[in-house]
Amino acid sequence: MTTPKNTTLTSTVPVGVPNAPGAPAPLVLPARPEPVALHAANSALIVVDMQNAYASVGGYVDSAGFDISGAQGTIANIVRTVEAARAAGILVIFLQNGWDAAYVDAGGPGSPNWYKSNALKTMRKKPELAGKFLAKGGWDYELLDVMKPQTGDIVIPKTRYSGFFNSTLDSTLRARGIRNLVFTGIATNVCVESTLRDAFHLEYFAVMLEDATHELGGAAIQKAAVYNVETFFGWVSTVDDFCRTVAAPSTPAAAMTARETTAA
Ligand SMILES: C/C(=C/NC(N)=O)C(=O)O
Repeated sequence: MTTPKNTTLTSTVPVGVPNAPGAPAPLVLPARPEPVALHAANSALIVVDMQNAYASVGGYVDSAGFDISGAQGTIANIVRTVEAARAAGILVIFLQNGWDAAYVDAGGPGSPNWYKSNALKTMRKKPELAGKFLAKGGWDYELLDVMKPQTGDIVIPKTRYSGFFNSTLDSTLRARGIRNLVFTGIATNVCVESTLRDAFHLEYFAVMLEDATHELGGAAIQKAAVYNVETFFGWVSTVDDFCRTVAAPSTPAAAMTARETTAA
């Protein structure tokens, strides 16, 4: 088997939704493989599953044996990103993963989720943990204290890895004319990547902030997820670039570049 070369081509020419005639200049977010042109009004920040289950010691993934020691830096970076988005008027959406307390939503033995969910498997293996992980009403399910939604933010519950599956995410975005999604959260290679892939198929422009995501499985897994996003499904940027871009007033030059690019 041959190992594919990294064929990602980088460009300085922005891509994105064509700017409407007379619309103000878009913001231009530095990203790989190309910068992305966006407006605050047609963009949303998606914060994936920043719950005790995924980011706190004693939560589900920690208890199941995954290494979350690197999550603290990711949490701080997401908090900074959320504050920058709110200040810029960008909609913040928190996804929250889990099931009802009786685990009906999780699916029984007829569902692949029954076999693949490490939360369900861990609870079956250790009966003393039964009912503890990802159950609505419990600590594990709750968003982190530093991630509490504020007025104007939206929280969308979900029951599988992709935030688009059996949820109100797509209709919530479409009703607001949102076309650009900026992704943060845990885990890069599971719920972030699953949701981002679905975003691509639903015609959203998806940017992942690589330093505002954390993997389950190690550094090579993070690298692979970043490669997949950059090469196949969207764009990759950083927290610094996002915060700088959304804080900056847009310029006519940026608008012109974006218009020329998207018309080409
Ligand atoms: C493994 C896992 C990942 N969730 C996520 N938020 O990426 C799970 O939910 O079991």
